[in-house]
Amino acid sequence: MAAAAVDDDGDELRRRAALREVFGDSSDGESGDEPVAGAGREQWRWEAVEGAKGLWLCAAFLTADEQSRLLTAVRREGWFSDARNQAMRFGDLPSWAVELSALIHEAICVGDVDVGCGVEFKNEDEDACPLPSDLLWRKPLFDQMIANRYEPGEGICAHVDLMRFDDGIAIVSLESPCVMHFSRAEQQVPVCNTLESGQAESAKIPVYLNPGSLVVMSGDARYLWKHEINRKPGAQQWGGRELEQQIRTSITLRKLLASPN
Ligand SMILES: O=C(O)CCC(=O)C(=O)O
Ligand SMILES: [Fe+2]
Repeated sequence: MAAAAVDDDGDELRRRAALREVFGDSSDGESGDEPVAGAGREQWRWEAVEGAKGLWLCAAFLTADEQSRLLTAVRREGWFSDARNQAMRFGDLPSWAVELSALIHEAICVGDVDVGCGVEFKNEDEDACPLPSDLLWRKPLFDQMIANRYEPGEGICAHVDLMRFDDGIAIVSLESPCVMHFSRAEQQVPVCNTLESGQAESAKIPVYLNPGSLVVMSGDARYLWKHEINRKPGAQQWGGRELEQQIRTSITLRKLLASPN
C-alpha cells in the first residue's frame, strides 16, 4: 500500500489538487464563504470486508459538501428528468466522472488500510490494497459509467457484472443509505424446502452503504460474488432496525474490455 511510502505533504497537495479538479474550487465561488472542497476531511480509511476477498469499503469517501456537488453535477445531466432511472456512458465520460475516477485513484493510493482482525498488514502485499496495482495503474482507470436512481422500495437483484467489463469496479453511493448483500455466485438460489430462508440470509454478507461511501470490488468479489440491493419492505435491516428509505443515487464505474476482433 502506498500510504506508508509517500511523503505526507506531497500527499496533501496532490489530494487537494485532485479535489479541486473533481468538484471545483469553491473558494472562487459566488458566496466566498463555502469551504474549499475537501477541507475538513479525515484521512480516507479503507476496510476489507471480511469473508469476500477483494471487497473493500471506504465509508467516508466523499464529504457532505462533495456529495452535494456530485449530485448537482449528476442532476445537471438531466438524465432523470423523465421516467428514466438509469443512464450509461461508454468511452468518454462526463468530466465530473473522470474527476471522480481520479479521486478514487487518489483515495486508494493514500488511504489507510484496515484488513481486519488477525490479518497482518504488509506494505507490499497486494491483498492489503483495495485494488491490485495492475488495475490501479491502468489507463484509463474507468471508461464506463452507470448512474442509477432508485425510488424507495427499488433495488437491484443479485448479479455478477457482465464479463465485458474488466476487473476492478467502483460504486459510489449518494442520498439514501442502503444495505448491499454479497452472496457466492455458485451458490444456487435455495429451493424453499432444502434451505431455510434464515440460513440463506446468513450466507450473505451485508455491507452498509452510507451516502458518500465507495465500494471497490476486484478478483473474487468481482467474479465469484453476486451483489444485490433488496429494498422491498422489511429487507433493509441494519443494526437491529429497518432503514428508512429515500431516493438513492449511485455511480458505478468500470473499465470495458477490449472488444475481440
Ligand atoms: O446501484 C448500485 O449500488 C449497484 C449498481 C450495480 O451493481 C450495477 O449497476 O451493476
Ligand atoms: Fe453490479
